[in-house]
Amino acid sequence: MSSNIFGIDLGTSNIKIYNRADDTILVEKNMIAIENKSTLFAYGDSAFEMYEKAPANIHISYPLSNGVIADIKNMELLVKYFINDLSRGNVRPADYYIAVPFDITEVEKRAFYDLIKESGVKARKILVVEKAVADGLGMDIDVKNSQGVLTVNVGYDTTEISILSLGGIVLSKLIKIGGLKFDDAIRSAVRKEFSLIIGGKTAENVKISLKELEKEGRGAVVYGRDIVTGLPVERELPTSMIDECLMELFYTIIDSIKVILERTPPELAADIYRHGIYLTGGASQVSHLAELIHKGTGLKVNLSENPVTSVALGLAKIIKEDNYKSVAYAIEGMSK
Ligand SMILES: Nc1ncnc2c1ncn2[C@@H]1O[C@H](COP(=O)(O)OP(=O)(O)OP(=O)(O)O)[C@@H](O)[C@H]1O
Repeated sequence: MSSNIFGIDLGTSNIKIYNRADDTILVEKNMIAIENKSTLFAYGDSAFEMYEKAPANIHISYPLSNGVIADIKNMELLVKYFINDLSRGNVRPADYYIAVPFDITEVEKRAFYDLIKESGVKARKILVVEKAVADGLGMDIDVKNSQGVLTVNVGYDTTEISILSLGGIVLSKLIKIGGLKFDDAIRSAVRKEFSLIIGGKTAENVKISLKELEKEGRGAVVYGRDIVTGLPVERELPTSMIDECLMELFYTIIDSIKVILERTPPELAADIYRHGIYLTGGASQVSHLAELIHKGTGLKVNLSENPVTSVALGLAKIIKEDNYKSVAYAIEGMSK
């Protein structure tokens, strides 16, 4: 069997690519910087480095939005460059396994297939895997033999809540809440309470360091621009204020989990009750979310050991173990 196989999880903020050749996962920002509307200036983590700091002639963007491809040309360019890097400049024919959300249209799903086909990466075979199924495998759940697994993936733009049974999806809902909305809520609260404008990266850092700050009993020190004076200032934000501004978003996620639970066939409820919720995705790590989900649903919450890479780890399992191959499928009419 050829070792030229890639597993791709296109996240809105991070692209994760499993490379069978060296059994590793690349994690880079899914971002592109274009200079003067035409020239590629930077991509991945280096594009993110410039975000919110670049001059006006350099446009930096995420080609994905809400889990679907919003800017096909730039997404193709990114896939091409990342695969070229992983292939050390010598792209050879390869098989591609791509993870897609369940709760999107057929046209949006097909766009993931077309993306790989058109990005000049010499795709030999393109197979699709439901993101939640890969997530389950990546969290070491025996998804093929379990009758009722509830996964919740809190990403950057979206949260995907899914019920799996016997290797397939029974129910899935993609809601437009994730790490970005958490950052935006922090920015609005800081603006309102402190008349201070902070950047998206600053808000993200506050969110990520929240657990640590609470443990140490310290506030978050941030730099921003005072709305009244227009001058740069330093402020210390109390963690209680950050917690408070995130609550509404947390409760919307919890309510959506409850709606999915209410619609779950009763025959699957026993396994879900026994095993609890499997929580993953980068933004699932935000302080207090897991405990509130536990309180709100009464279910045990299992935390992923690799929240950012759980989907890619699942793809790796499918690629490496024949037993799981059946969960990957070709999009009808487009398989080779
Ligand atoms: N320790 C942490 N605490 C809180 N949030 C975190 C932490 N680490 C990463 N994040 C957040 O996780 C998000 C990225 O997660 P992930 O890579 O799972 O998303 P994605 O797959 O790119 O997005 P999507 O699933 O919406 O397409 C970002 O919003 C980031 O700020």
